Amino acid sequence: MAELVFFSGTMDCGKSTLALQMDYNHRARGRGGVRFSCNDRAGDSTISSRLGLQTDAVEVGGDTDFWDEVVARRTSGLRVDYLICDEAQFYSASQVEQLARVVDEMDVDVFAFGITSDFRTRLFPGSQRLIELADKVQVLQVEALCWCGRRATQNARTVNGIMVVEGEQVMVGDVAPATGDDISDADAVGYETLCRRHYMRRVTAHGANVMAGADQPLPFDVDACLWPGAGALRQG
Ligand SMILES: Nc1ncnc2c1ncn2[C@@H]1O[C@H](COP(=O)(O)OP(=O)(O)O)[C@@H](O)[C@H]1O
Ligand SMILES: Cc1cn([C@H]2C[C@H](O)[C@@H](COP(=O)(O)O)O2)c(=O)[nH]c1=O
Repeated sequence: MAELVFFSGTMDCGKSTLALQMDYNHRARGRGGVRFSCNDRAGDSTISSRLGLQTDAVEVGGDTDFWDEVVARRTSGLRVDYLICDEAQFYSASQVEQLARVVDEMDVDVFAFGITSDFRTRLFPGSQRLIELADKVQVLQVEALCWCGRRATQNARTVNGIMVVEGEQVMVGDVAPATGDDISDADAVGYETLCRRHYMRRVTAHGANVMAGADQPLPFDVDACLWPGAGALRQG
């Protein structure tokens, strides 16, 4: 029986890598699939993994109807046994409902991959509907880490290196640090995965380094830090 599975987590925890691996494994056993993505960092109509793999995909737009996508392919004789749906946090609630219907009415497996929450810790609409409707929600085994060594559960956004908690929900970007050195016309938007404690205290890796260098009493308990690099903070 087909299933709707949502593989979820923070940024940089291996979702796109798993999406490509699952597509490969199912295809290798003769199953027919369609890959979808939306606003991938590497560009439209792409699924890209930071491990270096990248492949083409159908770009999901506001007018994409997953039911029609499957019907069109099956009508033209193509085999559709499963869908790979990357960056599913950006799908609309009604598109997630179409995916559920594809599973139930057409017996197509749907494997969706996406971040759970945005830079304000709020659920994305697509992720919320997936959590509500999926047969299974799976948290990825690979843990993205906070700078302190704890498991990262939050995606912080930085603008010119400073953590922000207001702005547009959707801004494509990467976890590579945005230093602000390369500012041209636009501000440099970046993301950093943090544990809840450091998200709430708004301490990014950059902020922690600044505090370590300032040689001042710190506003948080550095002894609780697990990361070996946090030793520098204790000496600071
Ligand atoms: N150079 C590298 N060597 C080994 N693993 C890497 C390398 N670069 C990235 N990774 C792995 O890839 C993961 C990110 O994979 P990716 O599929 O791009 O994440 P996501 O789609 O969840 O944002 C990282 O958590 C890390 O485990
Ligand atoms: C937290 C957050 C992220 N985004 C964007 C940034 C990236 O382009 C994607 C996540 O991709 P990944 O493969 O999981 O790294 O989402 C956003 O638009 N808004 C946010 O709040």
